[in-house]
Amino acid sequence: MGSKSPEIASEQTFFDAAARHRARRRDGLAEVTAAAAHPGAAVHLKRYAGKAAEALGDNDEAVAFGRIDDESDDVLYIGRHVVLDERSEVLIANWQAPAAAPYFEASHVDRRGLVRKRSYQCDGNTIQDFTDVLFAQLAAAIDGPDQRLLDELARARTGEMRDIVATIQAAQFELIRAPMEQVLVIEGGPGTGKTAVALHRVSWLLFNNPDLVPEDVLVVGPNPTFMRYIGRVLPDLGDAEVLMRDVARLAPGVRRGRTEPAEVSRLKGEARLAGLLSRALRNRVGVPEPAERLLLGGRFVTVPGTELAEAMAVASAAELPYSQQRRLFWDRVNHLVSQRAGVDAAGAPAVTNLVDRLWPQQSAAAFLRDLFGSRARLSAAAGTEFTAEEVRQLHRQGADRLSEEVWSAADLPLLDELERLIDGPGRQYAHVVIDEAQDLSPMQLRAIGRRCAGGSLTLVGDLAQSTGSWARDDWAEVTDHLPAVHPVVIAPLRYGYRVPAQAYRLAARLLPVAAAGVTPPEVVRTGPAEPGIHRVSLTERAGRVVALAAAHAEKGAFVGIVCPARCRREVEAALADNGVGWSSAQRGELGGSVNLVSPQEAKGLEFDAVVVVEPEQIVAEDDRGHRLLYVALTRTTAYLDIVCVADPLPLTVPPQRRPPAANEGAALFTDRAVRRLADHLAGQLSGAAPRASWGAVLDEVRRVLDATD
Ligand SMILES: Nc1ncnc2c1ncn2[C@@H]1O[C@H](COP(=O)(O)OP(=O)(O)OP(=O)(O)O)[C@@H](O)[C@H]1O
Repeated sequence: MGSKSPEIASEQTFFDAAARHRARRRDGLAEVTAAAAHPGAAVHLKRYAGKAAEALGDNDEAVAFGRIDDESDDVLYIGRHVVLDERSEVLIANWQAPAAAPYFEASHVDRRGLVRKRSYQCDGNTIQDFTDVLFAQLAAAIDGPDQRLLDELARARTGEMRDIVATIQAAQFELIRAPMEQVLVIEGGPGTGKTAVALHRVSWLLFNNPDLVPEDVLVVGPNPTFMRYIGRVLPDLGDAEVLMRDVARLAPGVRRGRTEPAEVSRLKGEARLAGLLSRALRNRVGVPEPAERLLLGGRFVTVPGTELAEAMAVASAAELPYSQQRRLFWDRVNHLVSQRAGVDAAGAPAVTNLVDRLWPQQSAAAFLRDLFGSRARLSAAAGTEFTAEEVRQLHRQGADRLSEEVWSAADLPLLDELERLIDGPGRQYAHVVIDEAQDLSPMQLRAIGRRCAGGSLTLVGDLAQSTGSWARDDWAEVTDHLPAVHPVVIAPLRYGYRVPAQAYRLAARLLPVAAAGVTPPEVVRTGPAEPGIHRVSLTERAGRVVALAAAHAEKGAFVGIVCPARCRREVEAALADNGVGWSSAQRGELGGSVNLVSPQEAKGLEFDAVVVVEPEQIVAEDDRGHRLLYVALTRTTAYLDIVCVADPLPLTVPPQRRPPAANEGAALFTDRAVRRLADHLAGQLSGAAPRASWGAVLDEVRRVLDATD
């Protein structure tokens, strides 16, 4: 670095000067608030100053991360935030500015008019070193990852994702700046930067589309833990106002936590349910008596049923939500009654009662509880589109009080659908990002899609990681349920940045059985060690998991234990016995040095060191269990350990998941039968023993069954 010293010193002078301008601007913003003429103005100015200060970035942040020199020797410094001098000339351009684009786009194939691209390594605003790419000398070079990127990828992780502005790669930048008017599906293997790209895309679109404001953008992810993990990226890029929601939080606020058999939640996720709900709501509109008698001002007025029926038909034909059609009907009834009574009937209790009876007011939750609670209503709305068995599956006893009704995850999009049917579209957004989109049910996709006013969407996902009731093999199965305003463009990301080669080699062996058609990413880096495979006895298993996790944590690593449900209790007990503190993704936490996550919760997350517990059990946990294991094995940025009694890398399909051979069908105990029996046994267990003893009972059952074998 010695020969670079004079250059670093001169660059530092520029960095210091820019930092002074930034600080001066910040001070100026503080004075703006003080200058307010009255308290009301002060509130507005304070808000303005707060936003403007956010757009300046932190005082201890480097003013720039890179610079580009073009063929005319013009130099442009690029940072996370723009820095202006006292004449408002740009000293440092922000990364989203069009002038900064060549920094990300230039390669040896197309150098975009640049002669040099410089990246700085800084500690705060102090330059430690820089790396130059001199394009003229790069003629024959390969466009591989540069040192700056590799250093960045090797840094230790925490429970929060960071921005990648300084090291965005050309292929990623292309997607970040892709036009808004499309349904852009960013697909790619684990750790290819899909989530990072989608978030930076939001920031880029906001900067480059003056009509788009942060409040017009919605980012939807799979669960609260994931949302917390990605939650800092946009605020750090200066876009704190973008709404970030896990998919369940889109639904109305109701009591959650009902569990139900997988086949029921799968059924509730189907798009057919939208039709059923719509018909059920329509069926709530009654039929008038041949002559309706109303007591008005002490005398009876009779309105013929045919006139009311006609008023209903007119209101029903209006392309309006239920409650507005009801309002229309009410107006017409007022008119009809007023005409006959010769007085203004508006607001008369008799009219209100008639309207309430014929066109009852509805709330989504009360309506759905009553619908599920009535086989007759379900059957009427089901028509010929559902079998009697499906109606039976939907039917359930509702709680006496609505506030006591507990709703399942699959109920939530149905409540959301009903709210829209009843009250019309709610808040809409100009651009919507859906992360981990490959797993969402059609009803969940509808809930997100109707929030997307103009159909401009960015989807993020990987079919090889698609699991659960809605495991997909084709993106059309997802995009078919979203607004079809713009064309769908599927854009792959090719390079794997997270997972080191040694760990990925192992995980990739699952692909032929997990997702045969999927192309694996090209991994850009090697890790510090080969995966550790630890075969243990059943009694040793949990202890070994905890010992490995604790050893990584002691060295300062951010550790994830990816544990199937069946082993969770024993691992929790071993963590407690060994005095190892841990955070649980189940409780929405992440950020302790040791974190316990299920394979499903692990999606999208990453850790310095990952300990995967009993792969065979992970495979058994899902119809696409090999994909779940693939997810588990690809969460590491450095170290991977597998602790198992059985096969560390089961490559065959477990017997219960095998499709039946021709002569085997009748005898096979199907998945559905397995789930039904499990539900039955779970019901028995929960009724017979306190929760704290369930684990012990199940262990004992396993022991007895093993002995029977
Ligand atoms: N250009 C880049 N510069 C620095 N880090 C990067 C870059 N691209 C990706 N990364 C890092 O690689 C890791 C994986 O990124 P990300 O989580 O976005 O990948 P993903 O494709 O969404 O993964 P998964 O499929 O597992 O959800 C993150 O730590 C991210 O910061």
